[in-house]
Amino acid sequence: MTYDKELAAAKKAASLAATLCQKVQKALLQSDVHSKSDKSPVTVADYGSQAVVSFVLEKELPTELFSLVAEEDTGDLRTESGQETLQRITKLVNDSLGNEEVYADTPSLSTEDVLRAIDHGKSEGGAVGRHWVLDPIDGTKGFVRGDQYAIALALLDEGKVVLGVLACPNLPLASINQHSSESSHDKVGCLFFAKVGEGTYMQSLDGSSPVKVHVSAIANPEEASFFESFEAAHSLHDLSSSIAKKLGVKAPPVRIDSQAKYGALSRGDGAIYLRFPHKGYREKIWDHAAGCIVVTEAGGEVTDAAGNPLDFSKGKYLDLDTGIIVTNKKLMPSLLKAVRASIEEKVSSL
Ligand SMILES: Nc1ncnc2c1ncn2[C@@H]1O[C@H](COP(=O)(O)OS(=O)(=O)O)[C@@H](OP(=O)(O)O)[C@H]1O
Ligand SMILES: [Mg+2]
Ligand SMILES: [Mg+2]
Ligand SMILES: [Mg+2]
Repeated sequence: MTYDKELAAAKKAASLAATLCQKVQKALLQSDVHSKSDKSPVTVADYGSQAVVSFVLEKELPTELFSLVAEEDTGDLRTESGQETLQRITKLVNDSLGNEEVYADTPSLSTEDVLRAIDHGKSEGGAVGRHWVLDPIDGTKGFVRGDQYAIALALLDEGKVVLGVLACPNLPLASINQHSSESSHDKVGCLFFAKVGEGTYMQSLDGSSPVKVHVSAIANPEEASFFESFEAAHSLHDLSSSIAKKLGVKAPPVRIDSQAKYGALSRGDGAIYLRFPHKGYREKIWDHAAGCIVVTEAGGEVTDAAGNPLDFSKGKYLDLDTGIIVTNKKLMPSLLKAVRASIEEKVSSL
């Protein structure tokens, strides 16, 4: 099973969605940001990106049963006050698809078509059959700030991630490690993609040829640097810093938004990603599925704080122990030890 046509469709869908998001980020107005019931922000680009990916996947893979587990839903867009937003999303989606030669003859989508495309993302996923997993904009807070964000798309087959695509429109093509110069950050826009057993590749979003990428080979933690969430509300920064100290990491943390962290790690920009949400937060599969295969196919490992691999077969949520840690195979044993020790210290100090 090679998943060739699925990967081609996923790359196309994520690239088109990235173009839509770039356009909106450039012209971002405060009125484009709405608050969902959980108080997290959502923009016309989150909805537009989800509609584009859903539409393209269905169009490109017409013979397959289409199941999509995605972050956004149409609840707010079906209300009276959501009508203007819905019109704007519909125009954005039609503009993006209309710019593509292959869809130029497709009739314009109506607001109803757009609602239907977004609502396709209602699947619950699970261990049986194939399910696409989509975060139409991961790192919406970064997107709104003008910083990093990602369009993250993965395919599950019988509960396992078999392919993943990460479009990171603001990520420099050159390394963002501590030794890189600001000027090497001029060219931005990366597309990472991985298929099970076949490695991870990166190309520019405007279509250069792909290059194979590998995680950092660093074995000495003193030389390692680590990534964590930009938003302190999303991960316990003090716990990461205690782990890094125990491990002997010298460099300060690199805080960037979204699964761009997984992309950067897959090409060795940093060696470790630590994520420890506040108590009670449940991780969603769309926040990790694409990033996870991009890193593992580049030679890295992704586990929970107990060292177990992530299980994407349980539906929308990941059922895991305490947090997510990502690094290369050489550093993982000592990282896990430092994680356990820091968690124990934290518990005994409570
Ligand atoms: N409280 C809390 N704890 C942990 N994680 C949370 C929390 N709230 C939200 N989220 C999810 O974090 C996603 C953003 O990813 P990051 O944390 O890597 O980036 S960032 O630092 O927030 O910018 C973000 O994804 P998007 O909603 O797609 O932006 C959320 O799914
Ligand atoms: Mg969100
Ligand atoms: Mg997300
Ligand atoms: Mg999102």
